[in-house]
Amino acid sequence: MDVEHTKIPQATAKRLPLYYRFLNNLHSQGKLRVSSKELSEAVKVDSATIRRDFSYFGALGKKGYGYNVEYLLSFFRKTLDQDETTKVALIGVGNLGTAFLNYNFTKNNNTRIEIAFDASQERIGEEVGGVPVKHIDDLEQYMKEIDVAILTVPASAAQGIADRLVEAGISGVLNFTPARITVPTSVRVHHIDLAIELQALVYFLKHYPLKEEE
Ligand SMILES: NC(=O)c1ccc[n+]([C@@H]2O[C@H](COP(=O)([O-])OP(=O)(O)OC[C@H]3O[C@@H](n4cnc5c(N)ncnc54)[C@H](O)[C@@H]3O)[C@@H](O)[C@H]2O)c1
Repeated sequence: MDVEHTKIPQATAKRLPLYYRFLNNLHSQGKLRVSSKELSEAVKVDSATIRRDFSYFGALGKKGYGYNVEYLLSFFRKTLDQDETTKVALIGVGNLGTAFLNYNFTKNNNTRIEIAFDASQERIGEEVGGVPVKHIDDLEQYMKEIDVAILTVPASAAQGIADRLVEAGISGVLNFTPARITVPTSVRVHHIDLAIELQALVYFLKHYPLKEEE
């Protein structure tokens, strides 16, 4: 299948990193194949969805055999551009930012936080999780090769920083602040609000209780 020209639905594309990580683990354990049921239990996506997703990847599971792990991995690598690293900047090295820097997405080796910024003198010049922390005033100086920014600043600072990031040519922003930022349509913003996610979970628990397995 011609990977470059494969159009994958957005919902499927969002699950790709999840599949990729699990299959990578299987691969490193020497497993050659996996069933949709096994995958389903591991990644918590129902197996019908998995089969539909995988059909977009040109992977047709065989009955009693499952999917070829090697094939799927090579597809995912190409699709997720695993060979090409996306350079990420993190703005705001506080509670949340520090946790992210220490984690630094090592399990997802196509993205790397290269540089971090903060406004507080105490943080400048430090390395957190191996990532240098620079002063926010010097942002533009370091943005040449950065494609994506993670925003973990107080909400009040979010829009001003977003404007500067846009000006510096950013492609995407992962916004953890509760502020809804405005950017040109050419810039993609993903907004992650843990409070809303938590509320949604509680709502679903209340209104759509899960049934126990027979
Ligand atoms: N901590 C959480 O669990 C959590 C969860 C969800 C969302 N958030 C949101 O994430 C953001 C960060 O939360 P936190 O708990 O890490 O806050 P924090 O106060 O610990 O960290 C904020 C950091 O941003 C820096 N900063 C302030 N103004 C700046 C500016 N103009 N430029 C650069 N850096 C600046 C501060 O010096 C500080 O280090 C907030 O908007 C918060 O609402 C936090």
